[in-house]
Amino acid sequence: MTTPSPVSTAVPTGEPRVRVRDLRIWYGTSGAPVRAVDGVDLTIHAGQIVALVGESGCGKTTLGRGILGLLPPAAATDGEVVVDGTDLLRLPARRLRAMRGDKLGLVFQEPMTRLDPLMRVGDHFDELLRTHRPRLSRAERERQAVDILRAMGIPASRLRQYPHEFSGGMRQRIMIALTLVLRPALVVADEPTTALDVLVEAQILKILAELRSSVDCGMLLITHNLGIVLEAADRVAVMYAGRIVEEGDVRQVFAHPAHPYTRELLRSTISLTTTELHHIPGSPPDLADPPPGCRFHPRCPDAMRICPNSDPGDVDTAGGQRVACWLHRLDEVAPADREPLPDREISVADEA
Ligand SMILES: Nc1ncnc2c1ncn2[C@@H]1O[C@H](COP(=O)(O)OP(=O)(O)OP(=O)(O)O)[C@@H](O)[C@H]1O
Repeated sequence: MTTPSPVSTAVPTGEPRVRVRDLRIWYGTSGAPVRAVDGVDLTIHAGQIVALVGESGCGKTTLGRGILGLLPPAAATDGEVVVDGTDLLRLPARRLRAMRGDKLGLVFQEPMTRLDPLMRVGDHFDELLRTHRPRLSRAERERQAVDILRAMGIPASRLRQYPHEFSGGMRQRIMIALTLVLRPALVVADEPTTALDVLVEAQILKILAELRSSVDCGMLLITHNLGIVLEAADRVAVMYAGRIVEEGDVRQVFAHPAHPYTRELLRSTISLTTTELHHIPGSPPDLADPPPGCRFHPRCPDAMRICPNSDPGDVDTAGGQRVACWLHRLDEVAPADREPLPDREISVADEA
């Protein structure tokens, strides 16, 4: 991993491009519904990259796709997803489809599923811009394609080549360029670099981080890899069992995690200074039947008697994080409820 590029710490002003409020998404199954996203709030400003992290199965992909209205038919949604003043959840399907082509972009792991092997790279851009920007001249379409490809580190001379003539990393950069050329309000990038090797991954994320101020879109970057979060993102949202348990400036959260889950997740990341592997005992809960109160309490080394009884809700820390943990509301907890939680489903001490 390369050295993190400097991240702008300026506090964004004005209306966010994306405002998610109390978003709930559940999948209908033969049994109880799976509450994959359960009351999520999130804002993304222009030019900001917000990373969404958390263990497998905690609802990251569902949240990303739900924001774009790209869920399977078995899913139901409630809440608000406001992009540039329009609530996507209340749009008729036809208008949502039109917005998806234009204002909302999705980048996922495998670029070849979206690139036509029989079309030159330049033709992909030409077709896209002809559809969505019909007033542009041919020369202007080509100029916009060249500009964005150059920004992604691909020279104009390669516009006439076919997808198979590019490496995996370059194809992913082309896909990202195809999304950004329309200057969308929001891009959801779901594990965009997971299939690539570490150096290519770092290179792509560095480009994204550099691009964020010139491309005015907000980006939600879904990833398992906490190293790339520090490399590329401005803010990080930590998801556990369908909820965001902590959100804040990426450097602040990494330096001073406010939620025990964030702290344990960061400890379980391999780094150059790691001397032993740490894992979080137990596993994320079944989202058809999550634990009561704070959902992390059965695995939490700091759990108190209050944690299974009551959901802490969100609180703002002095460091500027938003966190859902009773440890940050201790003055509201009766002394008896601050006692360590006995009788855990998972013996944290035994497993550690
Ligand atoms: N189509 C579906 N029908 C029923 N349940 C689903 C469906 N898709 C996902 N789920 C469930 O929703 C929960 C969240 O899954 P999701 O894929 O959003 O998590 P994730 O954090 O993105 O995981 P990963 O990192 O492994 O991709 C899981 O319990 C999963 O089993």
